[in-house]
Amino acid sequence: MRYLTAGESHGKQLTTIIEGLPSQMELKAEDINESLRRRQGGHGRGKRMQIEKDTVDITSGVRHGYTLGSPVSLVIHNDDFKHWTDIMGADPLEDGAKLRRVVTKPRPGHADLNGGLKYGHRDMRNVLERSSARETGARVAAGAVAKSLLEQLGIYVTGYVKEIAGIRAEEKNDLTAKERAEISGDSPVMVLDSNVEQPMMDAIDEAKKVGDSIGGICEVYVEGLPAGIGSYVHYDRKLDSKIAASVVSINAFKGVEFGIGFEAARLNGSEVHDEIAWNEEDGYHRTTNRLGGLEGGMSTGMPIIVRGVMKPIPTLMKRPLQSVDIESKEPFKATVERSDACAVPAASVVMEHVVAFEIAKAVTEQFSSDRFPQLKQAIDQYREEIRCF
Ligand SMILES: Cc1cc2nc3c(=O)[nH]c(=O)nc-3n(C[C@H](O)[C@H](O)[C@H](O)COP(=O)(O)O)c2cc1C
Ligand SMILES: C=C(O[C@@H]1CC(C(=O)O)=C[C@@H](OP(=O)(O)O)[C@H]1O)C(=O)O
Repeated sequence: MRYLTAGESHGKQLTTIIEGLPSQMELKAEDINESLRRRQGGHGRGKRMQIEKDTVDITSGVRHGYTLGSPVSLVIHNDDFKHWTDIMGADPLEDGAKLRRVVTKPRPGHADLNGGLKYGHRDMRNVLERSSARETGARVAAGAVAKSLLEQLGIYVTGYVKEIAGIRAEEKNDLTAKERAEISGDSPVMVLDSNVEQPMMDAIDEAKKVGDSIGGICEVYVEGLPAGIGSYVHYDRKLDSKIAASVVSINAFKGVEFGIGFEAARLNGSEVHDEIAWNEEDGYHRTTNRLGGLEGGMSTGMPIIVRGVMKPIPTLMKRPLQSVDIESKEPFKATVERSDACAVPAASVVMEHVVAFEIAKAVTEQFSSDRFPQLKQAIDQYREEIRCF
């Protein structure tokens, strides 16, 4: 399974093509729309999210609610396009017409300058339109399809906010993915202690007031994945490396850790590893899950726990960062149009979906997956095999 996305932030639409989905799998636009709605939300989002009402149009690969095994294409229209039609137009400009809103002041923290240098764009709108995190809408659509596939196989993926600007959600490790999903609900902040959500929102409001931005940490929890998914035999088949790549591919994500993560550097081996136990009902299992459900590039059967860190948004409304105009070479403050003050809650939804896609990809690679009923049978059989191993 793989997917491609296309589309500019203020262009006509975002497009996702997913290839390699099994046939005969139930797929409903409502499931994708629910994910898209969640991604648009969260405290701290800017004015753009009031314009967009993301919903998906399934334009191929599905008939009467079931996949065909052919590529599935998904379209999300940009409602903001109507305000940008002449700026984003595909046709050549009329003689003498001037392009408006040309970007010659690259914004630090964005792809603007590096992308301009690489592709030779002196109007860096050509870079920012594609490098914008608007594209994560298309990725969430792909991830929602993956989540639907996984849920039909008894595998659940949930994302939530762990920390914003140093304010941490309370740890609670005995919750199931379903309980986590219920708690995170509409607001993806995992509020186990209501004393946490308000300070997080206050911190976001304060950042907004002073025109600054704040970042945070998102966590994704995967439950129901049997042991042995992924592989140790080659670097590019290791499940942890694929998950890590998907997380740091999210705009503004700067790091990733599994289980106790970087804390492992400060502990002894006896405090880090997960000992193996066995009983008749569950087969092999671990008495702890410090390594976040991954060993040797494969799942251990324990929940996968992965965290990603998001830097504060680089566009600062009242404190624009220093830059240089590429035409005059004069110092200038970075171009500011509008911006989110904090997108960590939205990013937790993105992270949930990109991780879900990697898990679905690994599962469909490992088992016969041309037809969904065959895949389900194969994974159920494997679950039984490893229980009795
Ligand atoms: C959901 C989401 C929303 C974002 N919104 C904004 C925004 O409004 N303004 C902004 O400057 N950056 C925003 N970003 C961050 C930029 O997209 C990101 O910093 C940029 O693409 C550069 O990528 P890099 O930080 O990974 O190098 C957002 C990121 C995500 C994931
Ligand atoms: C459009 C989305 O996020 C955008 C991501 C983004 C950026 O620079 O990454 C900048 C902002 O775009 P605009 O300049 O149009 O307001 C955000 O709104 C979205 O998440 O759907």
